[in-house]
Amino acid sequence: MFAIKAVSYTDPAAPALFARSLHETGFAVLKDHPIAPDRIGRAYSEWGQFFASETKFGFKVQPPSPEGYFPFRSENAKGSKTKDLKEFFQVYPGTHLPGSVEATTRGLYKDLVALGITMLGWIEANTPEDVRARFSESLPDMLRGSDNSMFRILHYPAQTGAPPEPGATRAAAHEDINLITLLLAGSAPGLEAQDRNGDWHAVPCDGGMIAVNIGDMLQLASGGYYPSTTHRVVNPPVGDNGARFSMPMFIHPRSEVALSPEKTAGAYLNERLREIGLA
Ligand SMILES: O=C(O)CCC(=O)C(=O)O
Ligand SMILES: [Fe+2]
Repeated sequence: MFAIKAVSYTDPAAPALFARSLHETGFAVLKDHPIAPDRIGRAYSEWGQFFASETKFGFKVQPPSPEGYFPFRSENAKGSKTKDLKEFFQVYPGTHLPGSVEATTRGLYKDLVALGITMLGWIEANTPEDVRARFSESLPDMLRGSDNSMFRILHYPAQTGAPPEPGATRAAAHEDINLITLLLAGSAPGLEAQDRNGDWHAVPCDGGMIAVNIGDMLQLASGGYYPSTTHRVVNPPVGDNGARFSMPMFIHPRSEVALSPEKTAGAYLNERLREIGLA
């Protein structure tokens, strides 16, 4: 059974239900969360205007820095031959931002880190003792003083005109590298998660919901108790000319946090970025 649970933030049973869904599927969905819908709506509209303007080219990423604007079809998932059909902007606490998005985006960044700490507390409290004993410090503590969490604003343009290159999708199948990801509901469907048999399931995530998933770092730190589930974003049906926006926050620990006796978060991240040609 692969049932991604949608839990209400206000339900006293939420922390346990949430952790169980993450253990069983690598995903859970949060409703009635404390982030103001108004701020999320503003972020979508301000970033929508940014992606529609030429200003974006002035914010182009300068490798090896991971911050700034990544043009359409600039990234492919590990092992994928085609480029994803997306453009995006990556934000860290020190990232230079366009004035038109700055206040809203910095506010949302802080909201999402705070919610991430709460979610890590829920996970910590509902993890079996033998698994928890592996953590080098409590999961919320791993974030103390961390400036490594990354907020990504994604735009998957409308697919009008010629069909995309064979095999190219909005986001090819991949796993996230970080501890957990908090994904502000996409503006359109398309996100799917893979179960252990290889079958794909739509992630339930209506407007206003936040999907949470496990990344490789928490999979490693928990000895596999929390699986970093493969996921992807499929193309819209032919004739659907809508764009899609989504905003994942990738929660990262401080670089010196030990994920396992052999590996710190910083060393692990570097290794993974080298694999995909980003370090
Ligand atoms: O756009 C989405 O819904 C998911 C994006 C994603 O998985 C990622 O950027 O890692
Ligand atoms: Fe992802």
